[in-house]
Amino acid sequence: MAEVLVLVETAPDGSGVRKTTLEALTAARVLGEPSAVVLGAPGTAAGVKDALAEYGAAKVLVGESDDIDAYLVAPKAEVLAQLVADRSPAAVVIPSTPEGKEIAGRLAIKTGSGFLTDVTEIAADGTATQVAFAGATIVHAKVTTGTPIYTLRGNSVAPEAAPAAAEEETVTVSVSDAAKQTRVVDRVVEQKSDRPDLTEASIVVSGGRGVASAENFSIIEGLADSLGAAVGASRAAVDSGFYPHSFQVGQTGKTVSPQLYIAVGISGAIQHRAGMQTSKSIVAVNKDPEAPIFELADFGVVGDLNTVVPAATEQITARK
Ligand SMILES: Cc1cc2nc3c(=O)[nH]c(=O)nc-3n(C[C@H](O)[C@H](O)[C@H](O)COP(=O)(O)OP(=O)(O)OC[C@H]3O[C@@H](n4cnc5c(N)ncnc54)[C@H](O)[C@@H]3O)c2cc1C
Repeated sequence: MAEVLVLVETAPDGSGVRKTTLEALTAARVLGEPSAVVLGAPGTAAGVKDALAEYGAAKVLVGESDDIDAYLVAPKAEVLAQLVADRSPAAVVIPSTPEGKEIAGRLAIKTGSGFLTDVTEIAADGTATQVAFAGATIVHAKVTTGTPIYTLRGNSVAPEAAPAAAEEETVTVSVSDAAKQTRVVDRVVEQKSDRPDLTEASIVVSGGRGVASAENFSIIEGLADSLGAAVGASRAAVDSGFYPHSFQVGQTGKTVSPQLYIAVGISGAIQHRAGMQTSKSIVAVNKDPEAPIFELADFGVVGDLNTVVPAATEQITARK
């Protein structure tokens, strides 16, 4: 069976493989047998093998070196290019994170290959689906040159377990001077809150401009905590300084696809929808019955969020 290289993304706090990798392994399986590629500082692969085995990695190719960790993406692209040259895989699948996209672009140049970014689905014949113009256009495209390289958009493929051997192979890492152009001088891992990661949570409660202030976001956090949910925000809320940018959902923020998305005081602009419209169930709370978010919502509450949300939080907490 053809080999498909899948670049593994691990959590910066050392908590293991990120969900984006499990999604990439799942998507890659239609093209062949996935080989998970773990690149990082010595010790990166420790503790990730079980998850990779559970989600279908026939092999785990481990390339560990201080040189990979000390520089930004160029060494990873270089090692991957070497693997492509040595192993002639059927394809390379990389999570569509900012780092993943940069690695994929560099890899495409190094290997003279075509590259499709932000794909949401890969078919067995290699055709990829891409969502363009904030969801208004669906594009199907295929790589015609070299080894197809795909970056897979987060939350577009549900990770499915498919136990495999995860046979470990060591990859020789030799990083050229050309790949040592941008050295990391410091890394600060942000303190994780007790709430689930926004892109991985099964419930997300997001607040918009209607929340009206940073202090009032405690209403959104209260509802989120009663449900064990992550907190998100619209761009208007972020631009107004109500909540940090890292929580923005939408075209220029994060893409989420939870089981339940609760949009509070959010009008439902197309750029916001682009980041949440694939949520399984959508609930909207808005005082304006004409708000466009209601066209998308499965359940809508027309009312003042300052009354509706605390009442809902109280009810949920009382039933626990
Ligand atoms: C290139 C580009 C990229 C963008 N990217 C993003 C993106 O990634 N994410 C994003 O979200 N937006 C993005 N935007 C901005 C987007 O167009 C909207 O401006 C933004 O989503 C609006 O945010 P909002 O719904 O919170 O605010 P508004 O549109 O102002 O809506 C606020 C809503 O709150 C309701 N409301 C007010 N008070 C209450 C109350 N007390 N109780 C209940 N409801 C109340 C109002 O009825 C209204 O519907 C982008 C725009 C551009 C041009």
